[in-house]
Amino acid sequence: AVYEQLSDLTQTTFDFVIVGGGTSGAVLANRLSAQKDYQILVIEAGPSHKGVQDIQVPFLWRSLIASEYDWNFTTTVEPGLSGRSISYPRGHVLGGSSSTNAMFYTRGSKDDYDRWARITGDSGWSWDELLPYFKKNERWSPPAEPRNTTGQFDPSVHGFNGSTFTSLYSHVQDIDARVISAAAELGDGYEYNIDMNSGDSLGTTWYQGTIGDGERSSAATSYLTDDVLDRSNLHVVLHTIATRLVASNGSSPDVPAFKQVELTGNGGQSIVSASKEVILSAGAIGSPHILLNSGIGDSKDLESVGVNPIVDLPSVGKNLTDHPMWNVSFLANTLETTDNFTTNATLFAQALDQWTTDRKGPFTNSVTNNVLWFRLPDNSSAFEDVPDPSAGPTSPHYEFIIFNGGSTDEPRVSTALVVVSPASRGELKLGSSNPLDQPLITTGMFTTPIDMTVAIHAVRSARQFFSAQAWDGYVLGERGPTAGATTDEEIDAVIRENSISIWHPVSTAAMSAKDATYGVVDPDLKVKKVEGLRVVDASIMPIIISAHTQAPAYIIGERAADLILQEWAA
Ligand SMILES: Cc1cc2nc3c(=O)[nH]c(=O)nc-3n(C[C@H](O)[C@H](O)[C@H](O)COP(=O)(O)OP(=O)(O)OC[C@H]3O[C@@H](n4cnc5c(N)ncnc54)[C@H](O)[C@@H]3O)c2cc1C
Repeated sequence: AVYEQLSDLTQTTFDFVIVGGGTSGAVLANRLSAQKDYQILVIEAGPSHKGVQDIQVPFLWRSLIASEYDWNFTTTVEPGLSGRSISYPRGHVLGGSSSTNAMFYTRGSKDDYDRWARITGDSGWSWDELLPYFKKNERWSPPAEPRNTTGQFDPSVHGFNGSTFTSLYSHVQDIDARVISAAAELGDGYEYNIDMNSGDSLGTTWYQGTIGDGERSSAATSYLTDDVLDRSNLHVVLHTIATRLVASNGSSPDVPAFKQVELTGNGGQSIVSASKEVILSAGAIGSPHILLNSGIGDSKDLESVGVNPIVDLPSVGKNLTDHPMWNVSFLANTLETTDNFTTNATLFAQALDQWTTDRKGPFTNSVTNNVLWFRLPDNSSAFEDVPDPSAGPTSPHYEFIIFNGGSTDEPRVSTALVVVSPASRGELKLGSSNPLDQPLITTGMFTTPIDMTVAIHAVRSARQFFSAQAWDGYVLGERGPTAGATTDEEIDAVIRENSISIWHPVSTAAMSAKDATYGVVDPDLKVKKVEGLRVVDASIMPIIISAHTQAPAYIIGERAADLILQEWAA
């Protein structure tokens, strides 16, 4: 059942209490409640996703940023971003960020996960062992606008019977053919890659999104369907914030248990208990925030804001890693840009009408039809003095997201550039002892020189890409902030002044090997030094993947469900 408010909840003890009905949390809620004997509570701060048009229509995802479906976080002053603070959206709705994101479906590379397996000493986190979970999560489907997709994806790497719909971009754009021609013309590094989700993502690829029949597919629409929500042993309470976990005696005096959760909702407070486990799936901001509020973290930091330290676990909130993004943009000889939907209300109404009537047209697309993934050349001098931060030869250093827009003043074609294997790290700390205050979030983006070296290289490579003959007569000259920046110093300054996050914070409750002296959770996702508590969401990634982060959030949920069910079945 779904409860709109905390006071509707009549039960206070459950087998499992899941904090956060987001991407990983919804997967867990589904899998654990499939066991009819288990009573499951899901606590979600946001409202339901149901009937919200901006969530359903793929093209409208941008309007969810800074809406009631967003936590609306802001970072602290960022040292690597010219001292700017940036907005930091996170989904605040059932389905979490999978209900508000740009729907890119990218798994990352084989090397990304094999590195996880090495760091944790658990081969269960390797690419080969996770591939079945990717397939279990996925329900590959044809694009909403029918066309021959042969040669645009590799069916052998996809799942066709899972929960979350994925598909290729739907609506063809006039720039698509030029992107493919430009890549073919340039060759080296731009090679066509039939499927970026095969474990090797490098090269020129077609967008795949968590979209089915022209509609967003989220963790809520795919794992919390009506029949799942109707299960009598599943309880989902909305509009309710988990503020703290309450410590009790564990099985030995020096290991406390954290099986009670303090909740705030509709003016009141209450405490719920898990007889088996509490599972934090509140995301890379929410989960470490709750741990810190509960006295689990760096004891000195906690004392400094007046929180009583209970478990000294200094890695909580540390290692925050994210992908910086900025644009390189060109004046374009076209009348067809996606900015027209912003400037022309009639066109917007027509496109929305087409989507509403038959789930076709430009609003079935997210933002791009082509995504390109690159490594710096093997002989690059960039790595003479510093280690290569990427996981290995199948992991890209940077990404292009090509889109036919970029300005509401003039027609443009642009690429968003993203550093996808960053070395920079940020952190999340408490600013006060009030659990309802925002945490202090610092992404740390561009605080290591190697990330800027990659970024400057990426800008030059974007200029090379758009100077290919395939763009003759279409691309009319660079515009926007990077135009005119030629020296490394000039490009560096423009990047720092204009980069934002592509909203992929991870690693704030990082997994490490069982005997490691750092890290927050062990390879079974159990919080170290305590009992009865796991973290299951994007915060457990030991190192960020070189891709967008929702696909791993889904399979972290899938694998965790198996680990938990196996443990309690024993
Ligand atoms: C604007 C945006 C665009 C993005 N675009 C893409 C993309 O195109 N492709 C991609 O792969 N990734 C994208 N991402 C990232 C991706 O969506 C996330 O990495 C992933 O969904 C995270 O899953 P999660 O389970 O860790 O957290 P979430 O899905 O964010 O779930 C956390 C849930 O916990 C709830 N919660 C938090 N704190 C509390 C609390 N104290 N009490 C109760 N509930 C709480 C939240 O409301 C939320 O529902 C994007 C993210 C954003 C914000």
